[in-house]
Amino acid sequence: MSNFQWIWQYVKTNRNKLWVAVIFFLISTALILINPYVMGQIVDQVIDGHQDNLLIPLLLLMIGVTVVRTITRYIYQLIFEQTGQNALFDLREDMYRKLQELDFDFFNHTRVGDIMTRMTGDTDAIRHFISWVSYQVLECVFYFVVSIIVMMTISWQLTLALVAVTPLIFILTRLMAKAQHPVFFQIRQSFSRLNSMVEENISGNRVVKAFVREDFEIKKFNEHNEDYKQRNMDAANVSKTYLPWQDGTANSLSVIALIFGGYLVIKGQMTLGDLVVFNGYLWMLNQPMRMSGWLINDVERFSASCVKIRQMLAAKPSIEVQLGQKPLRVQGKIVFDHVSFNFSDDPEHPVLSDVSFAAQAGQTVGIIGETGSGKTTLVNLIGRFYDPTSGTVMIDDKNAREYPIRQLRDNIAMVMQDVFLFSNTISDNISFGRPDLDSEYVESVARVADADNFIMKMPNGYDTIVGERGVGLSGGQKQRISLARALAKDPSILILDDTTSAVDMETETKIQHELDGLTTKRTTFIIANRISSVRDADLILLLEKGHVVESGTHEELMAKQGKYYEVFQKQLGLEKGEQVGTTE
Ligand SMILES: Nc1ncnc2c1ncn2[C@@H]1O[C@H](COP(=O)(O)OP(=O)(O)OP(=O)(O)O)[C@@H](O)[C@H]1O
Repeated sequence: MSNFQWIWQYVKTNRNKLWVAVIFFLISTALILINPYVMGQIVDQVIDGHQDNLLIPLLLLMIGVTVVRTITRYIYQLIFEQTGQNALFDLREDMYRKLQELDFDFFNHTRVGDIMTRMTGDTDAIRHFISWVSYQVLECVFYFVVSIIVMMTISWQLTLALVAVTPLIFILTRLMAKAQHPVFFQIRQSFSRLNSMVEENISGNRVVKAFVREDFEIKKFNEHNEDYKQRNMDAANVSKTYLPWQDGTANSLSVIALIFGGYLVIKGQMTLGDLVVFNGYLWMLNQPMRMSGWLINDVERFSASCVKIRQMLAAKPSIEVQLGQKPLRVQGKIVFDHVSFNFSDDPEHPVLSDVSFAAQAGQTVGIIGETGSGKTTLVNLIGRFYDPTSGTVMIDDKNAREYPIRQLRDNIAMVMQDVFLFSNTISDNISFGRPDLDSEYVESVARVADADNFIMKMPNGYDTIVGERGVGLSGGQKQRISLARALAKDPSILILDDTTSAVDMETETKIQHELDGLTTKRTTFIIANRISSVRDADLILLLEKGHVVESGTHEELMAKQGKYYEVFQKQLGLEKGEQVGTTE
């Protein structure tokens, strides 16, 4: 499907309006033909024929035509603008829906700046095409065809002399389009890189300042900025090569009309009035020739943007998302049966290898292991953020792959390692998964997460607005709000990924105590570095490079005196050391 056919899908819902626009367009364009003719009449009848009484009516006619034409033109321009905005509204909605549908895999490989460029600059290039370029093209084609027909009726010799020049314009336009095509793609890519750079700089502004890397960032930005400028200069250079020729050729029409037309008048093959009428129509032939170069630029910009947006809309999540499924409550029995996994972009390195374990509904599973050992990846398989490369994840004795994703995820709440809070009130953040919750419930889960105390001390309590990414809160406070948000969902499966890493031991113990009162109803996965966080779990998995090297309860693992025992001894030593350090 060509880009034009594709965009028509969004435009066609406005086709009735477009018909109205076309009618006004035809009226407006037909009116253009009148004034040059009236001018000819003034020359022939009033000036040459001395019929002075005709002057005022003819002038009034010209004014009337100009007013009606201005109004009709305004109306169809407005309709085109509305059509562009409506089409853009639907397109943006489709793109946003697609973003919600796409999975971790897509976001792992796509820069935020690139997505933002598609959502803003690219969509605007498309709006510009629908709202402006489309009727400009229509006008140009119409002017060109109509002017030739009308001119032919006045003087076919002079018309042919002018038309002889037009192939040159088409050749120049074609050459320019060919040269501009890759340049506009490069501009588009460069703009996307620039956007990504700015987005990263803003998100990471604290890191930049902490490491005093402002100068480096400015230098990096300038490189991207320079590249963007250069690409635009490349486009300008292409235009510079062709546009003067196009302009010159268009201008030559007036010279030909004057010289050859004058000759025809002298020879008596044309009246002076006819030459005036002819000149009046000349701009209609001239205009498309002058505009073609600029319109080509806009069409190329439109094409480059269409390609990027269509790529995004065509992207498929690796795991299919079915919409409109009825809610389903799972019990939370989880079995991993010889599960292995690798990321699609790194098939050589398995992140999980032959992982097997079983957790009954309501049990707590602790996962510990070195950084990068695969802990987060393992829990991500439960919510089907990825599917195993081999083996099976069973949930309530059914293959997780058989659950529609959204139905399954409705049962799962995750407290992720990298806490993200929305720039909204604390209360809205906590009830994000269940917007219907009343404030009492929100406060009760905040108490379990030991967040109530500090929230109440904030200027507006639960109505305090927190910044994007929870700016204005400490790491531990963000973790506790995020834990309250997960608990508020009342999930069958609760996943806590390093949830208490930023809180002190005392708070952690308090939270665990509160959680113990709740975990009876839900299967809980606790990923932690501190053994103290998982020692009460029904099952503890020790991961090493994607393998479960030891599993069992704390007591069983201690009795084994294996790796878990070693880690425990190390941590115990550290804690003792810390305590000595603090008492000293
Ligand atoms: N999107 C990805 N693409 C490719 N490899 C990845 C991706 N995400 C993680 N990995 C790799 O998978 C391995 C396991 O990562 P994972 O985040 O599961 O570890 P982890 O045990 O949770 O680590 P940590 O304790 O630091 O959070 C790491 O080696 C990591 O480099």
